[in-house]
Parts: sequence; C-alpha cells; structure tokens
Amino acid sequence: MRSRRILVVLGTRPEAIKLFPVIRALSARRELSVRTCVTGQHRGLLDQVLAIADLVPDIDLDLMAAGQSLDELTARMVVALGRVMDAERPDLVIVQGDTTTAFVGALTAHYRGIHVGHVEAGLRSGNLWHPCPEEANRRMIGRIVQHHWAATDSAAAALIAETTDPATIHVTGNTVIDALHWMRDRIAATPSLAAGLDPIVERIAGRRMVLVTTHRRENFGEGMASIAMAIRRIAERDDVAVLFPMHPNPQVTGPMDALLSNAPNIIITAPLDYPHFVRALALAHIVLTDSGGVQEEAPAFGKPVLVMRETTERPEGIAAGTARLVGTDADRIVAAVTDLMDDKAAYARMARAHSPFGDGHAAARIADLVVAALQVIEGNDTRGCGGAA
Ligand SMILES: CC(=O)N[C@@H]1[C@@H](OP(=O)(O)OP(=O)(O)OC[C@H]2O[C@@H](n3ccc(=O)[nH]c3=O)[C@H](O)[C@@H]2O)O[C@H](CO)[C@@H](O)[C@@H]1O
Repeated sequence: MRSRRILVVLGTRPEAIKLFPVIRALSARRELSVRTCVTGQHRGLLDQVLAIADLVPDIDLDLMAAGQSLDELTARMVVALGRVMDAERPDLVIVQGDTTTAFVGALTAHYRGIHVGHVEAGLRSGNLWHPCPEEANRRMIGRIVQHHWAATDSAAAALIAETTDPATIHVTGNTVIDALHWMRDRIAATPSLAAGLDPIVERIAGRRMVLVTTHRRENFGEGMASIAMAIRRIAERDDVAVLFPMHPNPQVTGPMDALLSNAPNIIITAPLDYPHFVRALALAHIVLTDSGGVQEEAPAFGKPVLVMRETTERPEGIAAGTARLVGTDADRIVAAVTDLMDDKAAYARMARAHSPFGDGHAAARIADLVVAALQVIEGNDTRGCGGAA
C-alpha cells in the first residue's frame, strides 16, 4: 500500500501545543507520510512552540496581518488552504479545537471530499456566543468531519446529543496532557530550558504565587477592567506575588497597563514560552485564567484553577473539584482567591493532582485511530463538492 498522506493544519499557540504530540506519534508510523501546514493565524506565540517542539512546518502560509478582521482572515485562509489541499492531495486532514484555522481546514477539505479528523472534538459551552467564534467553529467542524477524537466522555456525549454517529467518535484524552508531560520531563532533564524564570523565582521567594493568564474575546472591555481590579486587590496581600504573562492583544494590555503598571507584588511579563510557562505552572500556588488549555493543565499539576469565564466547556475540572468558575466580577475573584489563601481545607480539596482530561497517551491513541481510519478511506470513493463554484 502506498504510504498514506496526512496533512495536519494548525495556526495558533494552543493548536501547536496540542498537535505536536500527534505529529510526533504519526511521524513514527512508517506507513504514513505526514506533512504540516501552518496558517500563521498567530505568529510569535506559535513560533515559540514550533521551536521547542523541533517542528519545522512543511508549509507556512503566514496569513496573519496586523489589525486583521475575522472576515479578512477567514476569506484569505479559505483561498490559501484550498490551494494547499489541491497541491497536497492528502488522504486525511487533521485539525484541532475551535480556531478559524481548524474550521477552514475542515471546510476546504470537505469541499474536496477529503476525510477530516478532529482533535479535541465535542467541547461545547452550550452558548453560541460564549466563546465567540470558538463555539460556532467547533459545532460547525463537528457537522462536517468524519472522525471525532473527543478528549473526555462528556465531550463524546455532547457529540452524541448532536446526532453524531457514535461509530465515528472515540475518546482519546486531551493531547495537552501529552505535551505537558513531555515538557515537564524535558525541563527535568535540561533545567536550562526554563532557567529564564530564576530571577522571578528569587523575587517571589517566600510568597505564594498566583499565576494569571487572560485573553478571551468575551472578556474584552468591562471584563478586562474588572479582572485588572481583582488582580490589583489580590496583590495587596504581602504573602502573595502575582505572575502575569500578559497576552499582547491591546484589548488586554490597555486595561491592565492602566491599573497594574507599578503595582507592587505584580510581575508582568510578555507571554512566556512553553517551557517557562510549564515551570511557572509547577511553581504556582493558585491559577487564575480564562484559558482553555490552562484549565486542563493546572489539575494535572494539582493546582487549583479559578476560571474567569461565565461558562466552560471543561465541566470535568469543575466536577472533579479542581476548578471553579468565578466569572469576571472583581469581588467574586478576590473572594475565591482569599478563600483558597486562608482556608487550608478548601485549598487541600482543590489541590489534588487529578487529571480528568487525559493520561498523557492521547496522541498514541489518535495515531492508531488514523491508521484504522485509512483502511476505511481506502475503500471510500468520496467526490466532494466537485471543486467548481
Ligand atoms: C474556547 C477555548 O477554550 N479554546 C481553547 C483555545 O486555546 P486556549 O484557551 O488554551 O489558548 P491559550 O490560553 O492561548 O493557550 C494555552 C496554552 O498556551 C500555553 N501558554 C500560556 C501562557 C503563556 O504565557 N505561555 C504559554 O505557553 C499554556 O501552556 C497552554 O497550553 O483554542 C484552542 C485551539 O483551538 C482550543 O484547543 C482550546 O479549546
């Protein structure tokens, strides 16, 4: 059998983190020819992950443009990825999560009758506008792909509730845990990978670190201002130090700079590269975030995570008691952090190392599923939409 062509499409930092374990696992299968296409929906943050994972993309569309609108990005990406599909002619396309890159990768493959596998399938917040456009993207992806690789049983149940054929759904675990274990072990073997954090560790010495990340679109505006106020109040405690790797989006830096610059006990940095962030996560006492991936990583390190969102598509962390929704209201956030700082029993209940999101072997399972899927595709004669308008 000729080696079967797999095209992995990604465009942002979280996709790179969650897909590099899959790319490694697939590349170890001799019967597969794996190519990677990066859209460059994000640039700097994405490149940091590609570098640490030793991933050199076969195709880099470099589509990101300063101040681009979602319309412009999507339009450019449809045309560019369509051309990649025609040139590469893959037997299977793999996308991850809920970005514009993931949706357009699935759509342009669908136009050509190419099978698609979806990593992290089935995440649903139940609110079409929260998060936007991610919830819409992942629902639409779920309607047009053939292989749904869900991270958890609840994600699989969400797909079943949408009448997805159960035979096309497999629960694999979230590949973010594969990446986290790989990075943790790399740092243990080569501490210099995350040595850049040493000065911050010295500055924080003796205080408990609250690690903060925020950048969700639905928190822009009032939400960000309220989060900034909460961070400032949390940092007024002398037994606390806040470490805040700040996303460069002006919708984040604007409100934060206004309230937090020169605030004592708050260390603001540029986004940390993946090794440094994983080390910061391991050193944190509490994690305060609106990130999806960080919600999945923190429990694996036994870190209580307070989620600055109104809804989450990760109910497993809430059910396991390792995560709590606190929204963006400053009083609620401060109260939740204070509770964990002052109530040892409350902290112990949340700080149990527990990973409802996977065991670190999701990528290997996905590689097995890809090989199995290709047998099906071998006998399948999909014509797609014929390519013409
Ligand atoms: C709606 C939603 O939840 N969608 C999610 C969103 O991803 P996200 O919310 O997880 O995005 P971020 O928070 O940007 O990335 C987080 C990763 O970045 C690392 N990190 C963080 C800060 C830093 O300073 N240095 C770092 O290295 C960190 O370890 C972590 O792994 O889109 C993904 C793609 O579709 C989806 O999969 C995913 O559901």
